[in-house]
Amino acid sequence: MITSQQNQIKTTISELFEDSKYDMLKMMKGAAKSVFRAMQPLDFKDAYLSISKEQGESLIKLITDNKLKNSVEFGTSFGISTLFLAQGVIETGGHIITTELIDSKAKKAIENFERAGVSDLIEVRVGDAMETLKNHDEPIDLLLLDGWKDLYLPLFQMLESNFHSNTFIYVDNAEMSEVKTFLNVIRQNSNYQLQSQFGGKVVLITLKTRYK
Ligand SMILES: C[S@@+](CC[C@H](N)C(=O)[O-])C[C@H]1O[C@@H](n2cnc3c(N)ncnc32)[C@H](O)[C@@H]1O
Repeated sequence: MITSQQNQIKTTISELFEDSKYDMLKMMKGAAKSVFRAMQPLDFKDAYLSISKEQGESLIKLITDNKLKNSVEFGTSFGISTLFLAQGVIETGGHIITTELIDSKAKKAIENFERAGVSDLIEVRVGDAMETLKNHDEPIDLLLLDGWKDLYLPLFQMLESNFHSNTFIYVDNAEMSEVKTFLNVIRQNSNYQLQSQFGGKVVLITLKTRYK
């Protein structure tokens, strides 16, 4: 049963990666709009901006190796990363809350989750993550930060009370300047340790008092 579900998810992920092959062009168009003003999420409403297949596979391994269940994702886009998370939590009996600002992206992601047969594992919250995750009060085993970079720090601080000794915070785009600023703040906090992955694109934050 799980194998056929996994195959359905894998097929959907492959189709989405295939569809994302024009992302570079869409990103350039989005970036062109922001020459005279700050970049906005809507400038990239048609772009996937997804994590890589290798990152997705390492996320599945992180979830299954550490038996992570409760996952929260900031930045759904069209759902590629969420589907990798689903491949992990399907094995651990977990679930995912994911949040996306742009309605049309969230709608498409929901369709993709239906197509992959994993809607029952995923709750999609549409809107600004600072609002949609505001009253979150369940333990978080895995937090994936992959939305707009200026929100990493306030979101981390807002959700911090839900972290526990076995929580992982997966930070994508760690090489970007705003993310570096966020990571410098976390680095100064003696509760956390940071591990760089994928040549610095990703940083994994864990608590120093980890349960072994
Ligand atoms: C890098 S993409 C996410 C890619 C996705 N995680 C994947 O790998 O398939 C970032 C997404 O965050 C969304 N976003 C930006 N600001 C947001 C906010 N304040 N709340 C929720 N989502 C936001 C953007 O619209 C965009 O779709």
